[in-house]
Amino acid sequence: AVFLTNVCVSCVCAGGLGQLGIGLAQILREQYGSENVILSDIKKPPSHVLNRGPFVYADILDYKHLRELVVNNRITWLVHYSALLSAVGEANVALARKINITGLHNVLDLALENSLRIFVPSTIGAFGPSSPRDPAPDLCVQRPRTIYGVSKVHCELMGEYLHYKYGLDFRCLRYPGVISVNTPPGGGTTDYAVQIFHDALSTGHHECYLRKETRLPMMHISDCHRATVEFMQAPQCQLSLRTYNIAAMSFTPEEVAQEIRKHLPHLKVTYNPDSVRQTIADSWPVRFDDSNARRDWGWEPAFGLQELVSDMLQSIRNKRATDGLSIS
Ligand SMILES: NC(=O)C1=CN([C@@H]2O[C@H](COP(=O)(O)OP(=O)(O)OC[C@H]3O[C@@H](n4cnc5c(N)ncnc54)[C@H](O)[C@@H]3O)[C@@H](O)[C@H]2O)C=CC1
Ligand SMILES: CC(=O)[C@H](N)C(=O)O
Repeated sequence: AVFLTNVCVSCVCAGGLGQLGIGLAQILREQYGSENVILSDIKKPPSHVLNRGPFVYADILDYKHLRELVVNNRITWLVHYSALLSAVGEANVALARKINITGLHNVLDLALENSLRIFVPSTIGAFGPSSPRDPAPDLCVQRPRTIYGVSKVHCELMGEYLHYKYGLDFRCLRYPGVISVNTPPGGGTTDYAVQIFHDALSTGHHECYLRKETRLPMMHISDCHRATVEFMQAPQCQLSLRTYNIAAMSFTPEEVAQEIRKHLPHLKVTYNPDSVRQTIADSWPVRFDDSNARRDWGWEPAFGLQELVSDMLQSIRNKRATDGLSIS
């Protein structure tokens, strides 16, 4: 799909130094030119990020500075990734409310004021124990029991409201737990599904904070990035919703461990459930129904569990070899 033909696209990715932002910026830069995609965050960027394109310090709570950034750089798209995830959010509810809700209001106001297109991700965490869990459809009861989930439902509804009232081009995907190698996850309930690969190739032992039968929707990061870009580029007329579920696979800790053992038979997994994260996981969907995304804008994942495991093990092996670390 062609997006904004003949227009200089300038995009800012806020909260861009987390697990997802760096990779998304890379893909957008390949398509639109590195100078046209600005990464922003409140953390110090590693040198490999600084070498690849513009980075600016921007606190999502500082509206005036954000406005300056948008105006001075003639920004047309805003990707809002700044957030506190589910587990860290429960550990600091006041901060999560500020970043996830006040921060969201800032970017929505900015988008309205400056006619920006805006993408904000939601999550499987936007559902709760009273939602249908297998599968969770796009439209159903949403009563999450975390501040993270509450802030994401608020985001979905605010974006949709502003779209219908003022024509804001708000787009939102509900991501499953995202699995990646290069940047560690930021404190969520699905983080074990990244750590287990690193442990498998380092110590050969993973202690899992979820029970072995806890099934959750998951996705390889490259599918997540591709879905995001394809959805951002989809023509308005194809979208029947502003917020879509996207799915790729669902697995339990035991199932991913079994798949890893096909490559590394010595992997040992012990289970020591953490009550906060287990309670959160038990309230989330076990599977996502993404039929609307498939129908409306052609979403299709490339990675299933087998492909995910092979790719993760290969990528971590390569990374450990480059870093001079031993491989178990
Ligand atoms: N990683 C995952 O599995 C999933 C992520 N998502 C969503 O995707 C988005 C990105 O997630 P991740 O990259 O995984 O999160 P992350 O926790 O790795 O990164 C979030 C970033 O926000 C930044 N941030 C925190 N406070 C800020 C502030 N005041 N101003 C500006 N930036 C600030 C942090 O420094 C961090 O780099 C989030 O909205 C998250 O809810 C949704 C579902 C799954
Ligand atoms: C699924 C998510 O939104 C995130 N990874 C979390 O576990 O909080």
